[in-house]
Amino acid sequence: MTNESLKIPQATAKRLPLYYRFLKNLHASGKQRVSSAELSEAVKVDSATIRRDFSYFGALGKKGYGYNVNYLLSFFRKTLDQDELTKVALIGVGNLGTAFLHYNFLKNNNTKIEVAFDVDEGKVGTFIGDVPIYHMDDLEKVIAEQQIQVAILTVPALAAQPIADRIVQGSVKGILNFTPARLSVPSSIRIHHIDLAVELQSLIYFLKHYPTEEE
Ligand SMILES: NC(=O)c1ccc[n+]([C@@H]2O[C@H](COP(=O)([O-])OP(=O)(O)OC[C@H]3O[C@@H](n4cnc5c(N)ncnc54)[C@H](O)[C@@H]3O)[C@@H](O)[C@H]2O)c1
Repeated sequence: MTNESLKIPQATAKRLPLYYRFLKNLHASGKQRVSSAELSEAVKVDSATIRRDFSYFGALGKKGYGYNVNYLLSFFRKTLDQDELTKVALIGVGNLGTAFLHYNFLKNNNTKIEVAFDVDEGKVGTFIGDVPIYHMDDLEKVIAEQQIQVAILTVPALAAQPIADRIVQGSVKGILNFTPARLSVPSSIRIHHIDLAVELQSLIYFLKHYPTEEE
């Protein structure tokens, strides 16, 4: 989904959505330029990293002037393919899945959950917001019809691998896996794993070993 001609390191690419969201808010409030120190404070990334990241974007901050917000925004929009809608499917409409469906991703960028799937007959055939919930029997058919590119997995861990095996046969190129299951997928598929326990442990580790400046 990123422009392949631009060679941006993965760690930098991961910070792009963070920068993008902040700069959009800045732009909306009428600001034309921003310093790496201001950005650093807002997105909690040190300013040396920000300067290095931005040099990959061809944005060179001027001393006493900072970065041009419009230039950065148009760069991010192109790089993140914001002008093109990425179609997302959510699989598993339980506690977590339902929360995601209620959250409107379009507020932040052009990503939309178009369809959802579950095995629970009580949920199949209903809608959450404007998102229809289909039965898993229709998974391949609906994914192909809608040309879904990304799937979010919020099913019980044991159900995850068989579902991954099914979706990688079609148009899906990326999986956001919220289940604790480690999934194997073909190398052509990108998989990001979000484990809240690991994130929490990492936060606690940083709190212990890298106390914030105020302390
Ligand atoms: N709830 C949380 O805070 C949380 C946090 C981190 C990770 N997780 C992980 O996310 C996943 C979902 O958690 P939850 O709390 O929403 O669970 P849940 O039990 O509330 O929801 C699971 C949903 O998946 C559906 N389902 C079951 N088997 C399926 C299948 N084969 N195909 C399609 N749908 C199927 C169920 O009908 C249900 O609607 C779990 O793997 C859990 O470990 C949850």
